[in-house]
Amino acid sequence: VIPGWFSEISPMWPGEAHSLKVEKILFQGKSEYQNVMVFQSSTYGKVLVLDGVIQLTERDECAYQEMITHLPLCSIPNPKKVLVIGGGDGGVLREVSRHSSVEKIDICEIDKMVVDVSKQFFPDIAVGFDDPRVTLHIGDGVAFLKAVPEGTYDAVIVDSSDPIGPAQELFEKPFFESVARALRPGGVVCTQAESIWLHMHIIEDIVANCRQIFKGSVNYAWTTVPTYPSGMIGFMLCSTEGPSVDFKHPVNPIDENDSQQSTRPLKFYNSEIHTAAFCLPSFAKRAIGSK
Ligand SMILES: NCCCN[C@H]1CC[C@H](N)CC1
Repeated sequence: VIPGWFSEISPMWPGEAHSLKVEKILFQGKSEYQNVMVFQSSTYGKVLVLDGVIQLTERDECAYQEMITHLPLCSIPNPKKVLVIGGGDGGVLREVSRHSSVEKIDICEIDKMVVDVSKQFFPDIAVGFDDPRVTLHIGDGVAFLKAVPEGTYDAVIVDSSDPIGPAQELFEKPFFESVARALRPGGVVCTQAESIWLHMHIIEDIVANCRQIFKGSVNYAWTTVPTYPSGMIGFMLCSTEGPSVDFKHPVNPIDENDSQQSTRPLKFYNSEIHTAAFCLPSFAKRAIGSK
């Protein structure tokens, strides 16, 4: 360990560790589920860390929160009811609330400390909780989905940490089955789906499960996030049987200079990068392919 630096060391990415220079540690705590830390970095703003894994930094969180939200919501004509699993920092909520067609946003986050810490240290991200359409449920997303009536949501966004710790079951088949049941015909789900450089086996398992469960489209997309391991992160975009969804061409665009977004313009997402996000390098196309 280098004094004054935070290194993201984990068995999930052996032999490598992205590091950030630390100015000051702002919070350290232990919730029911994980260790929670916030530090002021020298060049990426404030940083949220759970069990030693970087969840977001102020400088590059836009890439992840905007893409995980607008890739699904811009792919269906009129999203009304949206469920967020995880996402306790509020960033996905902030992005969902850009869509004026949305009438109801449910969020189910297992760890209340993540919500409280985000509100205290990341007000521009936790602003998402202020939207009147939002209902916060503190609990396990798996149990929450089991209780949801069939066909409730137009879209589900699974903003999870990695499959080690509290988020492990969000990567397993029963969870995907419960998401499919909670979606209306032609509804869409977007999940955090790891890195093609680091986790191709996890991705192949997720794709195989999703191809069995979701009878519409199943596509992997990705974005660059400098402070995530390998500098990128992927998303699994799936739609249920019903009105067809072409994820690669947004039918419900919101663009960077959209008048409605004047208060806080989009920093990363736009319609071109939406389409580009589904282009894969050859090694990934062979392993994942896309129907
Ligand atoms: N809303 C915070 C993003 C959480 N996403 C994950 C954090 C941990 C990473 N290794 C992968 C993405």
